[in-house]
Amino acid sequence: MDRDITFPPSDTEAASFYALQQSAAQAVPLTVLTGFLGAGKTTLLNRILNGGHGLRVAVLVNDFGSINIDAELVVGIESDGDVINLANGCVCCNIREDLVAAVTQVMARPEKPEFVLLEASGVADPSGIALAFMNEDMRDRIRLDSIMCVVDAEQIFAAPEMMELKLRQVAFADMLILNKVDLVTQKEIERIKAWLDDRFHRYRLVQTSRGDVPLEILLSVGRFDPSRLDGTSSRDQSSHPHDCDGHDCEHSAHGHRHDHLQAFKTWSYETDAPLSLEPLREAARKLPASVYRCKGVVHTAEEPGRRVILQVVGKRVDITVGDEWNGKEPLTRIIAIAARDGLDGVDLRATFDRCRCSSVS
Ligand SMILES: Nc1nc2c(ncn2[C@@H]2O[C@H](COP(=O)(O)OP(=O)(O)OP(=O)(O)O)[C@@H](O)[C@H]2O)c(=O)[nH]1
Repeated sequence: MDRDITFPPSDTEAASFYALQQSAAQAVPLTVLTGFLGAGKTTLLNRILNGGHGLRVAVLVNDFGSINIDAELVVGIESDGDVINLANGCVCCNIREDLVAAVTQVMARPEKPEFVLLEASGVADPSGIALAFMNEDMRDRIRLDSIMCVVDAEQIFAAPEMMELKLRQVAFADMLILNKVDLVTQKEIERIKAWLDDRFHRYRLVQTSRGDVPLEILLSVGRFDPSRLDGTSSRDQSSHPHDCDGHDCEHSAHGHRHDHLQAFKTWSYETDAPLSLEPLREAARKLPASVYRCKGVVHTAEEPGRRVILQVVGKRVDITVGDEWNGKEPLTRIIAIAARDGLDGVDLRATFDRCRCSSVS
């Protein structure tokens, strides 16, 4: 095992980053943020966008549900049109062509981006994404720079039935961002590292809270190694291109097809009727354990002029008052992602309907 805890950036990473800031390279670097649902990808994305690098960045955000909440939560980009919204599927498989089309479109802009950031959906298998950029036509325009996997230190061992996917995400990344370390003890962090050591021969890891990682580690680091894709074809994404320790690998994907659409169910909710905050918090707390992720932008009776952001990751509920609606009609949009058989849409709708202001006595 050869673990490389990366902090601060190496000389090569720093040099590469500063060269990017000064050069107009032919192929534009693309960084992929991956990691399981709610791990902190959008938080990291916002950190990067607001990091003062001065680069012209194109942002692509993929949400698995039919409504792209993440695209609304991206801050620090000049206009709404600068965030390209890829919703209702997963860019690693069933909407991979949409991803290629979106990247082609941003590269054709008169002001070509100097950097492309892609936030994958929390259910994405990064090998499928990497494949999208490997054809010759794409390779001339886009250079896959790095695939970073955000790992939720608090939830890593939650939802054991999802461990195979989580491992695939970790395995394919060239950098692990162990996030949310503020929510766990030092002992827990050591346990996670020991667990990773048991499974991977070699990996790079940086631990952080709220994605607070130096930009030099994140941008234009040239870490992605295309040989990781050897044996992975566009028809079969089941190969296992990582450094896991063969004899005790828990990663049962060897030779099996990985199909997200079978494993998950998404649900969405929209209403223009204001919701009440406390019932909303209560409803979020009582979501079934099979709901891995719930999030939304909410129109509330208490804060009618501002967007209220609902975040649920596992059992952790976070409700915050965000910015103003900026001339848009207030509208509540909530999505939930659950295990395939773990979501009763009618029941969930009734739960959130009961939070409507008029229904609260
Ligand atoms: N305490 C704590 N909360 C965090 C940290 N990073 C992110 N969060 C919170 O975790 C929740 C999920 O974060 P996101 O950045 O939306 O996660 P994500 O990976 O983009 O989620 P999906 O796109 O739905 O998969 C939000 O409420 C964040 O504010 C952290 O380091 N510490």
